[in-house]
Amino acid sequence: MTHAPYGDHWRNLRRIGAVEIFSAHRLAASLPIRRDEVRRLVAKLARRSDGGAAVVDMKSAFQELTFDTMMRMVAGKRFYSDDEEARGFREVIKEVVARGGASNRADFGAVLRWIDGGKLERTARELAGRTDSFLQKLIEERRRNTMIDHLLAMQESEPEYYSDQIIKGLVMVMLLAGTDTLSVTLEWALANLLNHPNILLKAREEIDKQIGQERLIDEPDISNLTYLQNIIVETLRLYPAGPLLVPHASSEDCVVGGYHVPRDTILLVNAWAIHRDPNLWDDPTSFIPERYENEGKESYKMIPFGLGRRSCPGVGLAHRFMGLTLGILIQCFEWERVSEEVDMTEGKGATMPREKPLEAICTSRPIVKNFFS
Ligand code: HEM
Repeated sequence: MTHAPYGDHWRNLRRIGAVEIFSAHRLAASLPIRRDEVRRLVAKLARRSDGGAAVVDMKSAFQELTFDTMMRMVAGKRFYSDDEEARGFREVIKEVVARGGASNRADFGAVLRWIDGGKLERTARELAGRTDSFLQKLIEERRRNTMIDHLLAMQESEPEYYSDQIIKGLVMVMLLAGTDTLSVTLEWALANLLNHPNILLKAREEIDKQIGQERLIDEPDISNLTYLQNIIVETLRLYPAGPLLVPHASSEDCVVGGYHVPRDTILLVNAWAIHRDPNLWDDPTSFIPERYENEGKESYKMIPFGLGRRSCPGVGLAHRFMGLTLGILIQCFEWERVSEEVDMTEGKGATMPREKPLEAICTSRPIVKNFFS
């Protein structure tokens, strides 16, 4: 879906996505999976910090959470930690994401491709081979009631369109576009909460007031609380998981911002710079979730999910999942920094990861017990 040029095929893929994956109905149906995965994370952290505080690595915890959740949503199984093949596929995802931007010099003309000696094409073919065998297996091991099941059911009525190849493409997009984006954003959000304990307390107060400790466990959706979402929005402003969005190309000659852009030109949008532009934002580099409270207009100045018809179809799922995860982690544990300030150095690369693993001191709060009784 991400790579198809605008046209009938892309429109069909977006339509299947809208009905089969991202509709309110499907998102509500898959909520129990997300809740269960967050619950498993809480259980793991509670075990680690049993009877006191423990230092935990939240980078790998969030990576495991998002990969297992997406795997369960698409294929009905989770196997991040105990499956060799799944670990191998994680590596494939990392490489595809790293090479998926517009930074391959071989993309920029025949001469450079010649200098590159075809290495990029060989690597891409090799990656595609590894990816395909993993995805084909997922289809073969069909399970009840997963996204793959629904798509296989459609294959029976319209085999010429719902081919294995189309299904593999959609599964691939869920695992590629929907795992690192979420885990990296969760990591930045928690890193900011560690550096701003007062913001964490305010978020906890909101949950206590609006939901209450009793209802936290069974509340169908805690993700739509205003302050909690403002924390996520502010995280996406300062640390957008797609800092240059996804590379676009002009299908016709056109004019953008007064510049003539010939057909087939790669165009990158620097969301990172827009989100920190001092002409648009007061105190642009500070983490201030309150900035969205007064006017309600601030969020229109940012584009972490892109804009228009090619914008991210996973935006609803992303906000729900991150709200649910952060909300529950804030309620279930006390969080403290390991050192004086959490190092906020940004990495390089497509999803702008944090430079270092995120370590935090995590202590269970009494509510954790209710959570499992
Ligand atoms: C924090 C989370 C996420 C962020 C920041 C994000 C951001 C983006 C951005 C910037 C684009 C390109 C938009 C453009 O160039 O105009 C995009 C496209 C896309 N995203 Fe996301 N995304 C996130 C989560 C997800 C999730 C959870 C899924 C699915 C499970 C998903 C699926 C997609 C797909 C399929 C496209 C391509 C759409 C198309 O080309 O028509 N994303 N996303």
